[in-house]
Amino acid sequence: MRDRHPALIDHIRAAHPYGPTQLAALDRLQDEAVGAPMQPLDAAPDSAAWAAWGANYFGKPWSQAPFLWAESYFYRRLLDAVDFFTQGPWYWIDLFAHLKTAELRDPTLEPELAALEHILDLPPQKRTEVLLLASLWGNRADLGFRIGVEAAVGNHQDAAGLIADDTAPVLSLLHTGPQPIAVIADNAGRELLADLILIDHLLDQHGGTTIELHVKPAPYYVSDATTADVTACLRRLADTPGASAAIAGHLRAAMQDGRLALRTHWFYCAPFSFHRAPADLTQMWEPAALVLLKGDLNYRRLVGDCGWAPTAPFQEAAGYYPAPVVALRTLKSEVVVGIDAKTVQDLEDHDPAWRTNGSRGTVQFLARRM
Ligand SMILES: O=P(O)(O)OC[C@H]1O[C@](O)(CO)[C@@H](O)[C@@H]1O
Repeated sequence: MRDRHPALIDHIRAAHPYGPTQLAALDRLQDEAVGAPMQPLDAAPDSAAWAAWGANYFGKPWSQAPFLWAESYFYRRLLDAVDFFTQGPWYWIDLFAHLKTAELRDPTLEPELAALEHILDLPPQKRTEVLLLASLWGNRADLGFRIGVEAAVGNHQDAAGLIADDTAPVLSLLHTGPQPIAVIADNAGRELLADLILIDHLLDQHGGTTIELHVKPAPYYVSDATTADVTACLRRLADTPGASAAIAGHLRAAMQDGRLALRTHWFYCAPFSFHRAPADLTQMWEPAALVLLKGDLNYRRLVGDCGWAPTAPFQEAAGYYPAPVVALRTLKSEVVVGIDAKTVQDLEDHDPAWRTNGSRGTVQFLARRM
C-alpha cells in the first residue's frame, strides 16, 4: 500500500484531464496514502455504510486498518476523488478503462487468439483441462499488481508453478453432465478473455449447462472486470476471425437465450471476506454445482484475509462456503492454505517471495458440504 497506492494516484492524475476539484481530491488521498490520517467518505449514497464499517479506523493511519479493508476503501476513495458517482461530466467514467483497453489492443493478443483453432482440435476433456489452466494463468495479467511493484512473474507457467493441484476432481465434476455453474470473475482483459473462452467450452460441452458470470458493480483494484469489460472482451473476440469470432457469437447467443447470464452484487466491492456475504448473494451461489472463483483477491475473501499457516487444510478455511468451489488463483498476497509441508519448505528455501511474486498458482477444490 505504501508504494503501490501513491504510484497509482500519480498514474491516474497523469492519465486523465481532470480539473482542480478532482486533482485536489486526489492530492488529499495522496497525503493520506503516505501517512496522513484516514478520512471518511464525502457525501455519497454509500457513505453511511462506510461510516459504520470504518468507525474504528477513521482518523488513524491507514496502516492500522486491516489490509483487505484498507485496500478496498482506497479504491472506493479513488472513485470518490474522480467524481465517479457524482452527476456531471465524470459520472461513471472508468478511471482504469485506458489500461484495460490497452491490454485488449496488445498486438501479442492476436496470435494467441488465432491459436485457439488448435485448442478446438483437442479432445473435449483435454480441452477442458487446457482452458481451465489458461483461465488460472490468465490471473497473472493483473494491472493493479504490476503498478508500483516489480513482479517477478517468470517461468513458472508449468507444472512446477502449480503448488496445489485439484484439477482432477474439478475435471471429473465438469464432465458429469449439464449443470448450473457460476464464475466469479477477477480481472478484465486477458484473464477475462480466457474465462470467456472456458465458459464457451463448458456451455458447448453439455447442452443444458447454464452459467452465471459474476462481475464487479464498479471499477475496483484497477483491472477488475465489470459489465463494460465483458462487452469489450466480446468485441475483441469478435475482431479475430475464425474460432475467436465464433466463440464471441456463441457467447452472445447464450446471453440472448439465458444460458449465460451476468450477475453482480454490491458486496463484491465491500471491504470484507465472504464470511460476511449477505443472504441475497449466498443465494446466488448456492444453486451452483460448481463455483469457479478467480484470482487472488477472491481467494483472500474466501479463506479470510488472516494469518493461516500455509499448511492449514483448504477445507478448514473454506468449508463454510455454501457451494462446491474451485479457487483458481496466482499468489500475489501472503494468504495461502492447503500447501503440503515439503512444498512450503522448498519454496521458502528457493524463492522466499513465493507468496507474493505472482509466479505460483493453485487449483483448490471443495465438494459440496454434506
Ligand atoms: O487481481 P487479483 O488476482 O485478485 O489480485 C489482486 C491482488 O493484488 C494486490 O492488490 C497486490 O498484490 C493484492 O493485495 C490483491 O489481493
